Amino acid sequence: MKPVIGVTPDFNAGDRKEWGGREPTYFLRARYVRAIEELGGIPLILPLVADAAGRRRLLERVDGLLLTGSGPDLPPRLYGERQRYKFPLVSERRANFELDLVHLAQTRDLPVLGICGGMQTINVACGGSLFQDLTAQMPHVLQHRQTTKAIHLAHSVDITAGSLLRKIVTKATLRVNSSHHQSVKTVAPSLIASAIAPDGVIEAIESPRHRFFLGIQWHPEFLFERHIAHRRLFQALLRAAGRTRA
Ligand SMILES: N[C@@H](CCC(=O)NCCCC(=O)O)C(=O)O
Repeated sequence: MKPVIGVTPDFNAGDRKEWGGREPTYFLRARYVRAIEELGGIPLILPLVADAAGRRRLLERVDGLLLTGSGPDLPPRLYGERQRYKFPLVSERRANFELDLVHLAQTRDLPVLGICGGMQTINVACGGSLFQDLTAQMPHVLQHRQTTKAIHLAHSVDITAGSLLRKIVTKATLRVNSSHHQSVKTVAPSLIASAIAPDGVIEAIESPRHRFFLGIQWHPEFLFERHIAHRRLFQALLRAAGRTRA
């Protein structure tokens, strides 16, 4: 039976110019959904319910979780810092929902894949922190907001030997795309860094204590159709999700 993957959408609470403007609006790039569907899963876009019991019931109906990206950033207060640079914040509703879902998924050992902002959410939910602005805070950092289309590769990452990520992509280095201005600063105590860019930016994190709990800073939903290593990321999530009810 095909595994059901909960997919978190982005949300405009009615305070953004784009994505519905003053009309509260959910939105989600279709590539996330297409990757799950084309590789053998059933994507289920999750409403960002505020009720704790409702979140638990939603999670009971999925076999795995995909935390998607977001243009806006997590409020730095969530990792103990004041905001030091000007950037839009992700909606409170989405941040609260996803942080809670990470904890609920961990207690059930539900497979979780976090992409870009989703990876950052995983790290913060587990007690880690972020660089608020890479170009301001990391000297000699690479261009992590590529100017070419996201279907093109931007830089390489070195993958940690023995990590889940290495087992999935079966390579020691990987070329990835890149569309972010923040990244992991302190890795959460329960997680490990499993991919690093040549400039030292952490590009993947994972939990050695869970069967599939992985965050990646790049966007494989733009790459899976043409690059087997990135296709394997979704296939591995679906395989792990297929074992959730086994
Ligand atoms: N805001 C964070 C995370 C970046 C991110 O998730 N980018 C994706 C943008 C939305 C999309 O195209 O899916 C950062 O900038 O570091």
